[in-house]
Amino acid sequence: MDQLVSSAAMATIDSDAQLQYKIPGLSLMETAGFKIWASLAAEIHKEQHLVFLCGGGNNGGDALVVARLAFDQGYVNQVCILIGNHISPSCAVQREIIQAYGLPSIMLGDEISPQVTRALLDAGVVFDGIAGTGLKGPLQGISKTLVALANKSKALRVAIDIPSGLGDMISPDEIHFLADRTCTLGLSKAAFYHPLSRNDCGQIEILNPSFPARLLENVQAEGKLIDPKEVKMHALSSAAFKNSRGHVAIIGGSKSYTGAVRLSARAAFSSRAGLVTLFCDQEVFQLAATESPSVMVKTLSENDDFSPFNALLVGPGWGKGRESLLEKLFLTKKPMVLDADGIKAYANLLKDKKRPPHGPLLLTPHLGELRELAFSVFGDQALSLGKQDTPEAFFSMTRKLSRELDAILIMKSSLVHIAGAADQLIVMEGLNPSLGVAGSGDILSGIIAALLGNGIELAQTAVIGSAIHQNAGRLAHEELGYYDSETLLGFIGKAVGEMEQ
Ligand SMILES: NC(=O)C1=CN([C@@H]2O[C@H](COP(=O)(O)OP(=O)(O)OC[C@H]3O[C@@H](n4cnc5c(N)ncnc54)[C@H](O)[C@@H]3O)[C@@H](O)[C@H]2O)[C@H](O)CC1
Repeated sequence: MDQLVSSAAMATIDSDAQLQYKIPGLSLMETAGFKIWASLAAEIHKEQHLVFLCGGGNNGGDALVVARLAFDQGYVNQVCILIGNHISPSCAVQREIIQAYGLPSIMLGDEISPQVTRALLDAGVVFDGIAGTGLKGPLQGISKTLVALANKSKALRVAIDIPSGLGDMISPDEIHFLADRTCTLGLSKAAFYHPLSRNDCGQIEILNPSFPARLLENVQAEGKLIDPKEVKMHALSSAAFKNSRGHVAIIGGSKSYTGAVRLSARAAFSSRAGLVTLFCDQEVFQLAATESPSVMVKTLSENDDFSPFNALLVGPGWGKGRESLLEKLFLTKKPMVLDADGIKAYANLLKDKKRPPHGPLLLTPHLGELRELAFSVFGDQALSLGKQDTPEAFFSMTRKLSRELDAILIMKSSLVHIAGAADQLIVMEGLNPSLGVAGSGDILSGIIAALLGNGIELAQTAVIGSAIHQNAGRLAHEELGYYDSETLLGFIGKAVGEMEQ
């Protein structure tokens, strides 16, 4: 598990390492540069043209150390592009060193020269040391122009510490360096994990330039990154049988959406549910009853009794106009997973200022549903959630929403963000676009419902359920490349089996 921290928290560690622990800034910078180069050198050929974009702060100083180490190892085909009016003391030292070495460098003023344009477009590798934790607001001036040009280059793009232009208080909509690799220093940064940022950081590697372990351990983190492969769950007792493995009621399925509930039901069985009963509209009954022999299928009515069930999954393929029924379902106080049209119905209740009391509640919105939900609670300020908002706003508003609704949120994008399961936001990165397929969300909600039905605690359910989904997607991708959701179902049991301990 990696801690995700703000730039401000990382900058504090940097200064505490120097002030409290007496480690010279230049020594941290040298080690940072050394580790960055050591992690990359084997992948870069000596013939490749290296371009180093070096700001005037310590991030630029790091880049200059990398340039020098590369030069010493025979990577002489390189140029350092120097920008910035305010040069930090350590960066000034590094500039003197590269001058003494005779490394090729170009000092830029306010405008790009043709030489720099050519260097960037011809580059094999571009190192971005324009700005790191010290960036204040969206990129301006020559930094912005350089980044725009670098982004057009076909080179391998390596960001030092942070792709320049990304930051806690900066929307990922603003221009930033598009990195293939990010060598981040000390701890990973929360700003990488806005839904629209992560893809632009490429492969992230965490390198410690000898920051004291105590400082790193005691940091106030914004979030934590959990690797789905490391998530474990208890194996079932060998005496378990269908009546002890939880009975899940799925409430959903309408004339226009007949498939979602069937996917959820099958996913629930593969995630160890013992019994599944589906409550659907009349129009779906025949199809579901014929095609899902393991599922008990009933026509949904106002008078259904949900007391025998261990967990309810409400919403897949449900259609519109379900608000009053949802209120009744909340009154059962049963552990509930709310998905898709169930979330929309809940948002409508909230817009009408209704806050129905509920039992343990877990919601699985995609970003559009999340915005609708947040809008119904916070109004216009939620309209940019997960889009033009900043990482800081995304992290704080989703946590606030989870608290307001007294519910755990599992937010689905190319990442999974979980709010309410821990003090910090939990992030899981599958980095697996094959999971972004129609029906994948219905499968996730079925998995989660099965775990709730098994009596697994709410917060753990969120983490384990998301990990099962990610791991099943990984296994399916390894074997098949791309697939449909029916095929994905076949990998859930295997993922569960691998996670059992
Ligand atoms: N102790 C060390 O030596 C270590 C530092 N590390 C690296 O240092 C940076 C943080 O350095 P800092 O000097 O505080 O700031 P930056 O270099 O990130 O950025 C300042 C740089 O950017 C310019 N700037 C600020 N805002 C803008 C803007 N909106 N548009 C354009 N330019 C802007 C400002 O003028 C400065 O030139 C950290 O990220 C590490 O990479 C290592 O941790 C090793 C130890």
